[in-house]
Amino acid sequence: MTFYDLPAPAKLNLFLHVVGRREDGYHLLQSLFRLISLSDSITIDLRRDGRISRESTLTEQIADESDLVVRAARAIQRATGCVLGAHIHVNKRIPSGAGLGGGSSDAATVLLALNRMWRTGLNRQQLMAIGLTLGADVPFFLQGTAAFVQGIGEQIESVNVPDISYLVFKPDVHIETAAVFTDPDLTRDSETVKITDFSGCINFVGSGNTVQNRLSDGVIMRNKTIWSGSGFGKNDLEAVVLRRFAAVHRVKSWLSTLGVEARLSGSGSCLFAEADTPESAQLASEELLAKMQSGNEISNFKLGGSLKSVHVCDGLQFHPLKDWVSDSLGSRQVG
Ligand SMILES: C[C@](O)(CO)[C@H](O)COP(=O)(O)OP(=O)(O)OC[C@H]1O[C@@H](n2ccc(N)nc2=O)[C@H](O)[C@@H]1O
Ligand SMILES: Nc1ncnc2c1ncn2[C@@H]1O[C@H](COP(=O)(O)OP(=O)(O)OP(=O)(O)O)[C@@H](O)[C@H]1O
Repeated sequence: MTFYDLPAPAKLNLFLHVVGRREDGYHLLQSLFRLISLSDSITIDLRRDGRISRESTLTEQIADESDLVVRAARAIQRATGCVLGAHIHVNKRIPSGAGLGGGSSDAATVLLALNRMWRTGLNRQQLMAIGLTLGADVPFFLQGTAAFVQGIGEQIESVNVPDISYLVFKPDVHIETAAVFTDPDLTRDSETVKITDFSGCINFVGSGNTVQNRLSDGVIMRNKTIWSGSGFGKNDLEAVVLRRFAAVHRVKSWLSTLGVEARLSGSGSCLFAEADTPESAQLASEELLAKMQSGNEISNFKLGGSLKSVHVCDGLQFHPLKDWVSDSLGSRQVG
C-alpha cells in the first residue's frame, strides 16, 4: 500500500507575542497561526517488517532519529503498539530554519497518514497529544485551521481569517529557534490579548474594506497590512532577529524602501507580506525580483545577496488532510 504526495503545508505567525517564561525555560506565547499553500510533499509505503525508514530532499544532513518524520512514526508505533512499519519519502519545498514550521508540519502529516494506513484508530485529541511531544507547533497542524495559539502551543482556538495571499521572503540565513529565545534582550512581558482584541481587524479585511495602493514605483502591494493598518500585533522575536542576523535586516529594510512592510514569521528567518489576491501577489513578486536582479541601489541601500528566494502563496482555510482523523472521543486507548 502506498499513499502518494501527501501535503504538509507551512504556517505563518501573523503575530507572535511573548507573554512569559516557564520554569523550564520555555516561553509562553500568544500567536495567530495560519496555514499557507507552500507545502512539502510526502509519500509513504507500508512496510510489514515494522521498520521505519526515510529519504528526504532536506539539504541539511540529519540523523534518522532526529528527523521529525521518523520520530512521528515511532511515536505512533509506541503509543499504539502497532507492529507495522513505513518507508517515508519527503520532498522538501518549505525552507528550514525559516519560521514556517516545515518539520512540525511533516510530522503532523505523517501522524495523520500512518493513523489511517495502519488503522490505529486514534482521534484528533490523541494525535495532538502525541504531536506535542514532537514539537510545539505539531498540534496546530493537526487541528487544521487558523488558530489563536497560547501556552507553548498546546492551547488552540480556531479563528476565522480572510482569503488573502502572501509573499514569503527567505533571507539567506538558517536560524536556530533556541538562539532567538535565549537572547537576553528578548521582550518577554508583552501584555496578554484576547481574541476579541484582534477579531475586528480580521473582519475588517474579510469584508473587502481594505487599503490597497499602487506605489509610485509600480509595485502593487497592500500598502497598509491588516496589522500595521490597525496598529495591532507584532512579532516579539523580530527585534532580536533583526539585530543578530544581517541578512534578515537587509531584506526587511530593502522591502521597506519599496513600501512593503514585511513581518517575521516565528523565529525567522522568513518575512511575509500580504496581498489581496493571488494575481497581485504574483505581480508584486515579479516586480520585486526584477528590481533585485537589476541590482538597483534604492534609497542608498543595497540588498546584496541577502534574499535567497521569494514564495507566492495563498492562505489556506483548512489543512488538506484535516478530515483524515475523527474528532470523536474515546475511539482507542493510547499507551
Ligand atoms: C516560535 C515558534 O516558531 C512559533 O510558531 C515555535 O513555537 C517554535 O517551535 P519549534 O521550532 O518546534 O521549537 P522547539 O524545537 O520546540 O524549540 C527550540 C528551542 O526554542 C526555545 N523555545 C521554543 C518555543 C517556546 N515556546 N519557547 C522557547 O523558549 C527553547 O529553547 C527550545 O529548546
Ligand atoms: N522533516 C524535517 N524537515 C525540516 N527540518 C527538520 C525535519 N526533521 C528535523 N528537522 C530539524 O528541525 C530544524 C528546524 O526545522 P523547521 O525548519 O521545521 O523549523 P523552523 O523553520 O525553525 O520553524 P518553526 O520554528 O516555526 O517551527 C531543522 O533545521 C532540522 O535540523
